[in-house]
Amino acid sequence: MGSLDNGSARINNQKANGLASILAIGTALPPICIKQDDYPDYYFRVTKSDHKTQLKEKFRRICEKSGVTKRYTVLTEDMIKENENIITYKAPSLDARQAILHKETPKLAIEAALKTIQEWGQPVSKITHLFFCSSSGGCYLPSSDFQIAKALGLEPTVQRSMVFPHGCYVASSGLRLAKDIAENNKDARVLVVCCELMVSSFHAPSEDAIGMLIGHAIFGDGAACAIVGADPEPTERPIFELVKGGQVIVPDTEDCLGGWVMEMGWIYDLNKRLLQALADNILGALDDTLRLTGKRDDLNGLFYVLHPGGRAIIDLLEEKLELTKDKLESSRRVLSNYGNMWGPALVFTLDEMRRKSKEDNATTTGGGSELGLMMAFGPGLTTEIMVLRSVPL
Ligand SMILES: CC(=O)CC(=O)SCCNC(=O)CCNC(=O)[C@H](O)C(C)(C)COP(=O)(O)OP(=O)(O)OC[C@H]1O[C@@H](n2cnc3c(N)ncnc32)[C@H](O)[C@@H]1OP(=O)(O)O
Repeated sequence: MGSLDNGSARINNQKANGLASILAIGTALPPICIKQDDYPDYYFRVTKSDHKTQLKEKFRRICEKSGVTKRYTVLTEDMIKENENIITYKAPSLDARQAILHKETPKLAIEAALKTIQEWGQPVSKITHLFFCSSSGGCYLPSSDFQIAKALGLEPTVQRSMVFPHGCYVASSGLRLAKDIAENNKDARVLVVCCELMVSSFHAPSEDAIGMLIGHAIFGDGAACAIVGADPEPTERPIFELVKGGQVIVPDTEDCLGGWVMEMGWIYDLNKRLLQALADNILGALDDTLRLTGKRDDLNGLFYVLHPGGRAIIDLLEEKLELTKDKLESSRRVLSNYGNMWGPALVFTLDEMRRKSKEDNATTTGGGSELGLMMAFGPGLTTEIMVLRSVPL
């Protein structure tokens, strides 16, 4: 049996002097890539649903308007053949799905975490906390966080927590909690790991579940991580400072978006009312945060990291906030290249924002703006909003 050092000795209970920042980002994708143009044929073929011609045409129409051009998946046709209940609508298939998730979730998450640690460039022993943020990949004990900590060689005293299962805003919750930990514990370094695999909710198309048909048109697999800490060492390179984060629940909107784990796997409903609820409430939800930025009358003076929930959601935010076309480009690119990966999609968008800023020779990681808003939406309806400060490039 290995010996334990005293973890509390490594964590200084003094508060940090400054605000927390994201110090590194890393992403990972599964090997199978499917182009959106091919997806209706692929999806109806592998689910043995080609006879549902009208539904397939509807699915094709949705795919064409989705803003997605490709997405990645761990689910192979062999996995489906070995577990036919996965594609038999309403058949019990939770065991088969869980077996795949148990193996594939840590694998992809570890790949993203290793890239993040490599970019950070510090010894893994400096990681004091690990947050695993997921809706699909944590339903076993010990959970994915344990497997990730073990594979990365984190200290046995690393403080592990699960942020589970918040749907699409889970990464934002994880980053907000990491900020609180980092600012309240000098020298804390929090590894935030997000991973979602849609094998949890991959079903044959059904006329009774059009909300899930929408999900199949836009959702994809991915993993993304960030390291969060305050008072950076000279060898650490902050990417975005996390200025202030919070959550707002939009009252009486819980029927717009929901999910349940059943014997048939995860099912969910994406109701059309979601868009109207966001349209009616987004400005109110943002009001306090915008006041804090001092940019209430100059919304194009901010940069935006918006969870790419769907093409219509990005369009809606652009219209409601009266943003110029370039402002939500990072979200559109992530949606286009990978689909909506739930939690990881937000971290991919942070990564895309800094990548594009460098490519454009912008003066900051926020495309030239100093302050920005990170926004994610999910069941509740819950809105997670964080003010970010970019760093000079
Ligand atoms: C998981 C989480 O926690 C958080 C999340 O991010 S959840 C995901 C949130 N995203 C969404 O809900 C998707 C948002 N919607 C969109 O992006 C777009 O509406 C879309 C790409 C789905 C379709 O594009 P559009 O411009 O609205 O096209 P539109 O022609 O109106 O709709 C296409 C078809 O889909 C149907 N449709 C669209 N949204 C629907 C919905 N939510 N429920 C049922 N049907 C829907 C329309 O009725 C239409 O059907 P017909 O072609 O048979 O008439």
